[in-house]
Amino acid sequence: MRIGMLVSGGDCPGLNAAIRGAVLRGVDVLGFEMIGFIDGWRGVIEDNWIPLDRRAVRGISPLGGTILGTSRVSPFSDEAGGAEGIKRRMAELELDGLITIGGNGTQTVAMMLSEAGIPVLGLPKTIDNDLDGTDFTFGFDTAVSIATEAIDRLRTTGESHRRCMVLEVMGRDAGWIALHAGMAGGAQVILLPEFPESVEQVCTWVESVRDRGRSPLVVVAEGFRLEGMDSVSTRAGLDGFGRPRLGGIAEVLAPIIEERTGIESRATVLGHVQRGGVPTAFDRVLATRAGIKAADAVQAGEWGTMVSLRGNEMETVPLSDAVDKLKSVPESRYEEVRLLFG
Ligand SMILES: Nc1ncnc2c1ncn2[C@@H]1O[C@H](COP(=O)(O)OP(=O)(O)OP(=O)(O)O)[C@@H](O)[C@H]1O
Ligand SMILES: O=P(O)(O)OC[C@H]1O[C@](O)(CO)[C@@H](O)[C@@H]1O
Ligand SMILES: [Mg+2]
Repeated sequence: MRIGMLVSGGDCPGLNAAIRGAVLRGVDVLGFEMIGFIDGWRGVIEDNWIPLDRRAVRGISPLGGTILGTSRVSPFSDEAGGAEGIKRRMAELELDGLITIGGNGTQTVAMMLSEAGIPVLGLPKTIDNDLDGTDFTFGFDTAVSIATEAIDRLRTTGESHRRCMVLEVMGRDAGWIALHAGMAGGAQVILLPEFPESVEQVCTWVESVRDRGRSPLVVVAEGFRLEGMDSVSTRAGLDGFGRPRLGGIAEVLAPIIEERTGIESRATVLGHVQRGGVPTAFDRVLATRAGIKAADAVQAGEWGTMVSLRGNEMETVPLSDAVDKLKSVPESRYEEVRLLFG
């Protein structure tokens, strides 16, 4: 069996552990030949790849990023030629199948290619944890740890100056990082893309914290909108898929809070710090197991599926289960923590 592997979408901690897991199981145990495309679908288009064997993946589990690189290039661009173009490249390289490592967008593409008759297997990753069909994705635990440390640090400087500190974390459509880091760090207000709040409500919470003699800590996901805002805050430019780059909501909120409450406020945007660096032990284990499971699923011919964590078990689910809808923060999880705000 000859298998190609690629990473698509944003990088995240744990990618290298997943690549290593798939290669050790696939090449050493199951006898596959494996190659890794450089920079996602761009590597397929440009015929740019490296052989993957035990030597290529030596010692990479603790490394952040991905040895293969990644991009948001689509296989459906004119240059790539869609499913037919991918089939041609696979035939040239004598590939029996592909493992696509990525989030919701990547697995949507995997499903489209699978429906076009290409043997594809999905391996889930994303710091946002918004991919359905799996309990957790690797990268999320590391991002939450980094965001929690940021909250702990902002709290001491905020308390010293009696300020309101507003921390913006990633989360385009789902607020999992904000929710978990905010709970771990004891933030007094947590604002998620799924649940708009009014400016009056946010300021009421902030004032109640100040009235108790504490300095308010607000965590906000980049995709959050205040009630009445037409759209989310964006920065100049588009991402590799032509979507607006999100970000800036903390810088919108901090001056509004300061003006309305009289509490001096500061905004911090954590940005890509939460996507880089070494993965936590939890993410390394999850990623390694996901890689191993991907190789086993390939061996079993489970094309059109995605590796999934269910409870403590690695399973596979149809790709459609993963991409039909986004895994948003459910209302029950938000209500549970919202009662503690202020
Ligand atoms: N519906 C779609 N049709 C065609 N191409 C798509 C579609 N959705 C995603 N893609 C392609 O797949 C790429 C990866 O998707 P996306 O950028 O959303 O990353 P992801 O895999 O969801 O990871 P993350 O969002 O966690 O960074 C996109 O940049 C785009 O090129
Ligand atoms: O700067 P980039 O690579 O476009 O990625 C930003 C996006 O990536 C994500 O972290 C997902 O990986 C989103 O939360 C965020 O909007
Ligand atoms: Mg995505």
